[in-house]
Amino acid sequence: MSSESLLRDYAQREINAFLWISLISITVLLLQKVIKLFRLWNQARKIPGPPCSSLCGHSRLISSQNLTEVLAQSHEKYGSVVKLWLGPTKLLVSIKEPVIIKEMLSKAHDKLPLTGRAFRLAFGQSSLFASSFDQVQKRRESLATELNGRLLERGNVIHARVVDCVMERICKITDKGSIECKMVSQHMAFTMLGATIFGDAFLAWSKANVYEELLMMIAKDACFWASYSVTPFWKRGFWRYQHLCTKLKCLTQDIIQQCRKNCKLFCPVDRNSHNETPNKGMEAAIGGPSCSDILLTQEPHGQLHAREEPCGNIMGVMFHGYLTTAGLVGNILATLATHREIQDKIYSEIIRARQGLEKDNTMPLLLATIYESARLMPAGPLLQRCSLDHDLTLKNGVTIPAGTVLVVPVQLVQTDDCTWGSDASEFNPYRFLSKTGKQSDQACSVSSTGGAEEYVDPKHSSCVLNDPNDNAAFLAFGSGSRACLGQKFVTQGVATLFASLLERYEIRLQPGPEANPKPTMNNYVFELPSPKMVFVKRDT
Ligand code: HEM
Repeated sequence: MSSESLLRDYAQREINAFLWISLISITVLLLQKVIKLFRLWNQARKIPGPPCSSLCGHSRLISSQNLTEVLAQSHEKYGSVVKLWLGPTKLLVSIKEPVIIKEMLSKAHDKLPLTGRAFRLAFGQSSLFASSFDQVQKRRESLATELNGRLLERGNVIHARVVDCVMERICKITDKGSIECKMVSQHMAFTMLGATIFGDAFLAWSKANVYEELLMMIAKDACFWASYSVTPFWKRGFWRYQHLCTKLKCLTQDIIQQCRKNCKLFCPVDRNSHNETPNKGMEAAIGGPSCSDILLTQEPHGQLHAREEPCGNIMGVMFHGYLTTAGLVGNILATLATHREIQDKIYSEIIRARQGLEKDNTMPLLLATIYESARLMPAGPLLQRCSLDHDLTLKNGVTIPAGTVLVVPVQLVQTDDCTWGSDASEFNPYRFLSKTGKQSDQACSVSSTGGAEEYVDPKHSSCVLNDPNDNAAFLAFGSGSRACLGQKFVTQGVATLFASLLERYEIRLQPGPEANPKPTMNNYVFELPSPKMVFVKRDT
């Protein structure tokens, strides 16, 4: 046999071996997928839910009706844990029982890939808002320390200059008559967040308006472009969207530079003495160090992760914080304007606090109003998680198979009569208050089910705020390992801003057809349609 035919024979054997190996690997892979699918079907059989007659599952039902409506009907019929099929391989499980929700949210650490993709596409690779918990854990810890530690320790979370800046703008606008509620709420949220992240440099930054507009424009399209499983490079609209994101990134770099310049100007570091601690007096004067550096660097080494976009975290926090805070502030403004009696009581509470008559200067009714607004109109209709790698066995015996999309219909849970009482869908901030003193075990207004029983005027009886998170059905800021990091900071900050606003102005709705607004969804955030408001200057 010639060496040529020997070689040919050898090559043929090699090719055959390669083909056999490929065939076996593909068959094993397919078999694994089929077994996984059968396991999913088998486990899903044990979870109650509406019958499914087509291969598309319940997707048609969901697209023709609002998902929250479909879930409300399914929970009513099938109990607190229900399944829906989004396709032959995609299972969605919704949970409505607060105790099981808490358990699920603390056990399932990952979020849906769509959330991570939306943030990545807009702001680049980042270590916050990614779907995998492992990717965000470290950064969550450092941001939590900054937001809930140093910022809250400073007492007044929002520096007086931020309040003045917001008030100045409101004064200017109100001089012209009525103003759209949305405009005030967006401005309040944006200024508060910007000054917290970038420090006082933000208040004098000339490009702040453009930054705010860009955030709004990106918010409109973020989920649409993230819904493509393959990035749609061929679409012109996508490049326009990317252009907006690049502009936002340039502006973020600009404000970071301004922020650092400001810091050098006011907090000179004494290099000669190798003393790296900034001048404490000056630091306090400019509102302390900003948290942009915490978001820019990876602690403890002060290094960015190799693939991390330097401004990604900052843009992500500005984006999420701005949209959610603006929604909350808008809802509080509209609620106070329609509940004038509550507004009057909060006003007397503020005056008492200013005179030092309120214990610890806390304003429980104001804080309770913030929580009640967040309860009635949460930032989004669903909390979502997924357990990609392993099954999740809950205490009630239900096993949720790996790969399932887990959702919590927040609005249903937060307005459920069984947990919140018969007035669950009404505005009643007293449900978050309890009496102090001798009757400390007696709630101001909350019955054992959480509903209102007895109204107590904070003018005559001092109330304390209950921790809303003690109630497993309060999920406005999520819960568990991926819960919102901004909860404490945002409630304290919004309270400070509202205390200054209500001290100087009375908030009224401009009389007209919008006098009784109903909530709608906007940019995936629940909010009341923006009514026109009038800020009436108080005599004092
Ligand atoms: C009214 C204002 C806000 C509301 C209603 C809100 C609500 C939420 C909700 C519902 C989640 C998801 C929680 C879960 O899935 O369990 C979340 C996540 C988060 N929030 Fe907020 N948020 C607000 C403001 C802020 C602010 C001001 C910051 C930071 C300065 C912030 C930082 C975060 C972060 C970092 C996460 C993501 C956690 C993760 O994915 O690991 N939030 N927020």
